[in-house]
Amino acid sequence: MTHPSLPTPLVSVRGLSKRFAGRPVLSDLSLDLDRGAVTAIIGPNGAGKTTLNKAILGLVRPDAGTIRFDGLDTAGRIDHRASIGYMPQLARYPETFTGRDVLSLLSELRGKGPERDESLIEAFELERFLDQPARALSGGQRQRINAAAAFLFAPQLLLLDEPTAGLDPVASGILKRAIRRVRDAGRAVVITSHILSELQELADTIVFLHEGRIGWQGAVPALLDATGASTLEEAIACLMQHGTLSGHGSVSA
Ligand SMILES: Nc1ncnc2c1ncn2[C@@H]1O[C@H](COP(=O)(O)OP(=O)(O)OP(=O)(O)O)[C@@H](O)[C@H]1O
Repeated sequence: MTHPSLPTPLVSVRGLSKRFAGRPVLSDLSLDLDRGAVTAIIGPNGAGKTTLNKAILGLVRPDAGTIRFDGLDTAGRIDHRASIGYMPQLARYPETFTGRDVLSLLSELRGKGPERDESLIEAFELERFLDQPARALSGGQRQRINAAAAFLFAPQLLLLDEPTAGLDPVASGILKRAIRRVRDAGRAVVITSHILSELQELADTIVFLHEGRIGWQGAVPALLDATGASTLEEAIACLMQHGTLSGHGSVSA
């Protein structure tokens, strides 16, 4: 669901390549992240999904290619990070830190932003465990704090790596509603997940990565059409088997 009044993509990646120790991890990737859309990055373990997220954040320096954020080349810059809410697969901070420490540290780093979104702090009832040290929290409680932190500064782009891993069904439901609300407000959301039923509910666009290349990208209905599958799970199983949909024309739809 792209907002017709906001035609330029928030993020444009062109010809992105990255090698680690001589081994290609991302090879000539080009994709757009639209405002008002949820993009799902799907692919087998080691396909390069987290590396792509980190390249967008400026935490991984590409060997080739460009990443434009809101029209501006991000090479050598980090200021666009303030417009990104990142929820990593594993957030690491000292075990003695409380959730409140994490949120106030982030607030200090960001300074006084014009907008704050504290809805997840309330919806997740974080106050109940915000003063406990990380070592005393369950995985799901930590995950709720991480999600609240990613949403806190009402970012233009939310990068969510396995966001519902470890969340109970009630907390997952809260997070999914929050993701839709952000999307409907015209912001861009990227979700990396292996939970395909969830992505089918949330995603507008699929980017399928295979061995560092885009095996397929396009809208969910187009992927179902192209594969003849009735669920995203079936369609992705088909892509995983072949890496791409050769015989179905272009890798993009
Ligand atoms: N800093 C690094 N140094 C060396 N190799 C790395 C580094 N970061 C990632 N890699 C390698 O790059 C490849 C892609 O890793 P990445 O974490 O992007 O995959 P992924 O698609 O997110 O996987 P998963 O689904 O398991 O989370 C892997 O083979 C990984 O070992």
